[in-house]
Amino acid sequence: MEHTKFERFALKPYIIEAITKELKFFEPTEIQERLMPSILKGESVIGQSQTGTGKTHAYLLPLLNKVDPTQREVQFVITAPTRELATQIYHEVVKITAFSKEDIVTKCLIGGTDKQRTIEKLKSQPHIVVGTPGRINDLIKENALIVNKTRSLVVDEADLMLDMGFIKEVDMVASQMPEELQILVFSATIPEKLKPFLKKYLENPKFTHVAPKQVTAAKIEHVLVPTKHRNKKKLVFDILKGFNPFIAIVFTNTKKNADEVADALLENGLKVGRIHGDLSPRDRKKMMKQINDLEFQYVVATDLAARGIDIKGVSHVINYELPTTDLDFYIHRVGRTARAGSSGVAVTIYEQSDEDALNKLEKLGVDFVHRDYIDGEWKDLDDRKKRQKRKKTPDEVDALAKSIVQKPKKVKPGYKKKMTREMEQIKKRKRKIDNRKK
Ligand SMILES: Nc1ncnc2c1ncn2[C@@H]1O[C@H](COP(=O)(O)OP(=O)(O)OP(=O)(O)O)[C@@H](O)[C@H]1O
Repeated sequence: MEHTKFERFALKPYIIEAITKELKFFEPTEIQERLMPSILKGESVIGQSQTGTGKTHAYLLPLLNKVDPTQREVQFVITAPTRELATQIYHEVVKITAFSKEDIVTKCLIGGTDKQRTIEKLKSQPHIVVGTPGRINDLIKENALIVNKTRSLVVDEADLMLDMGFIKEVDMVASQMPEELQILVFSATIPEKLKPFLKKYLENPKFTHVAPKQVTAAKIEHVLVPTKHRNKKKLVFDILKGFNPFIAIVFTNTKKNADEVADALLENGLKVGRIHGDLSPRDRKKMMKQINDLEFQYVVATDLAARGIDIKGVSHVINYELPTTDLDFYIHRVGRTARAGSSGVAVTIYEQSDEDALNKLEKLGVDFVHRDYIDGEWKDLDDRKKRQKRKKTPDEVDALAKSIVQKPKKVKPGYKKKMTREMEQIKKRKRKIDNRKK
């Protein structure tokens, strides 16, 4: 590609070269369009847009454009809530700075790595730091990392930073930086509880807030499959075989379920990757590399991998269960597919007890289709609410009444009349309830 629409931002030649030759971005996404000019001007911004819409490069490209390679001091600090996401962002930075003729040094500072060795390597300060807040804060406290000249601080996946209690660490990192710090806050979801933090750092009138048109990425098909008391691991296996996906991620709520689902799929002959917090740092790093190298068609993960992780080619996401702690995780999980304008399918296996959560997601704008996967075929179902509301036919009421009226163990004279009377009462009560619902 000989040119790109990014040229209009008057970025440094090496960045334009990286965009055309390495990133191959032809035109900016909406959030990049809207935020890059503000960031280039040094304004603090809040960037909110659906998953997979290019938030990372919305801040990376303008910040890299402002690096002064002649000043060997920490000019920009980018923080992310997970090691995997910080490492992913670090690689994106290095992909671009590799095109710079002048040496631009970037360091990835995350937990689970040898801190002493890191301190050794920080004898000369990098231009850019990408990392997790805890480790960055530790290194500042030990005077290994000097941030008193830092010009911009990025808080990526800001709401998760809050949930994981990292905002305090981010606060401490920011407090060591110059007063006129540029703060860049990003996430696909910006919940109310984040507002105090934003107010504290972004009270200046010049911040830009690009709210999403809809809450999840545009081209995701949200499919709901009722469990119907089936074995969920078998159901997931059947659905995965049916899809034959490019890459499918199966999300579970706990590490235990992740291991159980991954083991069940392995036993059925699928080559499965898994990523969750019980893996050692080394194994997590190795697993992410294998996943990015497309070594697995199937990955089982907990919400650790839901945030920001950008794996090329995720065609399907399966929610083995709906996230219980925070429904925003549904948005981030399904956002691992349908990235950068591509399409994707998100299947959620749900229980009766998930009705409220599903209603909340629909209120947020998620548009579900109801299907079942039976004997290797997808079957359209009525909307679950219609199915619930559908009046029971007379013989269904009969069956329901019979199931409730227990036949007496010892048959006593006149039991039949008594049973009939009780069933009539149940039918009358059922009819009254149905009429009230109309
Ligand atoms: N202008 C662009 N043109 C084409 N592809 C792009 C552009 N900007 C980013 N991308 C690609 O889109 C994908 C998603 O980008 P990115 O991970 O930054 O999304 P995001 O908004 O941060 O998502 P999430 O909310 O999940 O963190 C990446 O593979 C990235 O390389």
